Amino acid sequence: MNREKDAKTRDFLEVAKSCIKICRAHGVPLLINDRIDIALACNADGVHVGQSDIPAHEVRRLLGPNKIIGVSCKTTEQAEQAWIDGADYIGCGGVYPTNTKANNLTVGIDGLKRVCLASKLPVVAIGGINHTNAAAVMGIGIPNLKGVAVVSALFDRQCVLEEASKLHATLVEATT
Ligand SMILES: Cc1ncc(COP(=O)(O)OP(=O)(O)O)c(N)n1
Ligand SMILES: Cc1nc(C(=O)O)sc1CCOP(=O)(O)O
Repeated sequence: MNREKDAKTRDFLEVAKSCIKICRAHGVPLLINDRIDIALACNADGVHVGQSDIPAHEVRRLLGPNKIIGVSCKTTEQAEQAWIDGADYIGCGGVYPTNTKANNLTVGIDGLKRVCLASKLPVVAIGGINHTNAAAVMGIGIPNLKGVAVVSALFDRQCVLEEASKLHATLVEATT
């Protein structure tokens, strides 16, 4: 996921093009947060939109059937709408409080469970997740909870690679 909240459009596009090259070389899909124009310009694999961004059904119309669309959902109603709109997955949070996103409503583990149970779509949990609590999140044991998304757990640390390995090991243990 390429998420740039303060970048100028042209700078965002350059970063996205660089990310695309790296992702393609490693067989990893790249989604762009919020910005359909950037996704189209760099031929990204998809877009993730929140509840105040362009609606997911418009994203589907603009991107066509083959791109990946994720939608942030905090409620069962939003999850139902994401399905109707043609989303491919749901991002649900904040599971825990976070400093990464200002004024973000925390839905907790119970909110995550409600959203998972309300949808057939795969769900990714987000918000305050790191290697100390990722096992508890995945441990809710609802089959369509497919993973976690993190920012500070990797990028507010000294070594991204080390933290990614730790988190990966935790997730493998929690899900096998
Ligand atoms: C997997 C996943 N879930 C939620 C988000 C957040 O997207 P959004 O609601 O658009 O919030 P901002 O990123 O714009 O603050 C995400 N990017 N990925
Ligand atoms: C980008 C974002 N969206 C959220 C939501 O609840 O939809 S929480 C969040 C921030 C995630 O960062 P961290 O892993 O550092 O908490």
